Amino acid sequence: MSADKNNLFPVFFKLEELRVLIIGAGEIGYEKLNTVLHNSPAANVTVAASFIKKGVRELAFKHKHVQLIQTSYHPELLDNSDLIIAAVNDIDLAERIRKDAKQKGKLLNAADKPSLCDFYLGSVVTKGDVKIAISTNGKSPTLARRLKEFFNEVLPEEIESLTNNLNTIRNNIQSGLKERIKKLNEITASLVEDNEQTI
Ligand SMILES: C[C@@]1(CC(=O)O)C2=NC(=C\c3[nH]c(c(CCC(=O)O)c3CC(=O)O)Cc3[nH]c(c(CC(=O)O)c3CCC(=O)O)/C=C3\N/C(=C\2)[C@@H](CCC(=O)O)[C@]3(C)CC(=O)O)/[C@H]1CCC(=O)O
Ligand SMILES: NC(=O)c1ccc[n+]([C@@H]2O[C@H](COP(=O)([O-])OP(=O)(O)OC[C@H]3O[C@@H](n4cnc5c(N)ncnc54)[C@H](O)[C@@H]3O)[C@@H](O)[C@H]2O)c1
Repeated sequence: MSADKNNLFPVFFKLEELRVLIIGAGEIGYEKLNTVLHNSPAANVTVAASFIKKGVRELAFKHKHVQLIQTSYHPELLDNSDLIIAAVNDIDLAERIRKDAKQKGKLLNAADKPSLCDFYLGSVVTKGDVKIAISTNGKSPTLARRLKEFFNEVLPEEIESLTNNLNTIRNNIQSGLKERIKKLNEITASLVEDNEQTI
C-alpha cells in the first residue's frame, strides 16, 4: 500500500442523533462549534470550558440543543458524549483527554493535533442536498479550503433541483433494486458523457 495514499475513511454523522462534546471555548472552540452548527443546526452539543468566549455564548443562545458547562476539565465530562472535539490551549491537557477518551471508548478530534485524533474534520462543500467533504490526509488544510472554494464555484446551482428530480424518479420506479439501478444509470449517463466531451 502506498504511503502517499489517503487511508482515512469518510463518514457523514447525524449529529441530531449523537452527543457532541467540545472541550474549550476560546478561538478554536468557537470555530469548531460554528462548523458543527453550520452543518448540523440541530446538533446536540455540550461545550465545556473554564473560560467561555462571548461568541460561543451567542451561538448557544441561538441553538437550543447547545448547552454550556463552565468547568475545569474532569474525565466524567466525557461520559455523556459520543464524539469529542478538544480545543484547549494546553498540550498536556489535550494528551490527558486523549488518554481518557481511549479508556472510555470515545472518538476524539484534537483540533490541530493530528497525532491525538481518531478523526479529522474535513473542508465541506454544500449545495442543497449534496455535500462533499475534503481531506488532504492532514497534509494541507489550506489546500482543502481552496478545493472547497473551487467546488463551490464549479458545482452548478441546478444540482439542487437535479437531486430532487432524481429522488422523485427513484421513488416512482416500482421495479426491484437491480432494475432500479439500471434505469437510474441510464437517466444519469448523460451527466458523465457531457463531462467527457468537455475534458
Ligand atoms: C479542513 C479543516 C476543517 C476544520 O478544522 O474545520 C482543517 N483545518 C482547517 C484549516 C486550517 N487549519 C490550519 C490552518 C493554517 C494553515 C496551516 O497550518 O496549514 C488552516 C487554513 C485556514 O484556516 O485557512 C492549522 C492546522 N491544522 C492542522 C494543523 C496541525 C498539523 O498539520 O500538524 C495545523 C497547524 C497548527 C499550528 O501550527 O499551530 C491539522 C488539521 N486540520 C484539519 C482540518 C485536519 C486535516 C484535514 C485534512 O486532511 O486536510 C487536521 C489534521 C486535524 C483537525 O484539526 O481536524 C479547516 C479548513 C476549513 C475550511 O474549509 O474553511
Ligand atoms: N487561535 C489560533 O488561531 C490557533 C491556530 C492554530 C492552532 N491553535 C491551537 O488550538 C488550540 C486552542 O487554541 P485557542 O486559540 O482556542 O485557545 P484559547 O486560549 O482561545 O482557548 C482555550 C480554551 O481552552 C479552555 N481550557 C484550557 N484549559 C482548560 C481546563 N483545564 N479545563 C477546561 N477548559 C480549559 C479555556 O478555558 C478556553 O476556553 C491550541 O492548541 C492552539 O495552539 C490556535
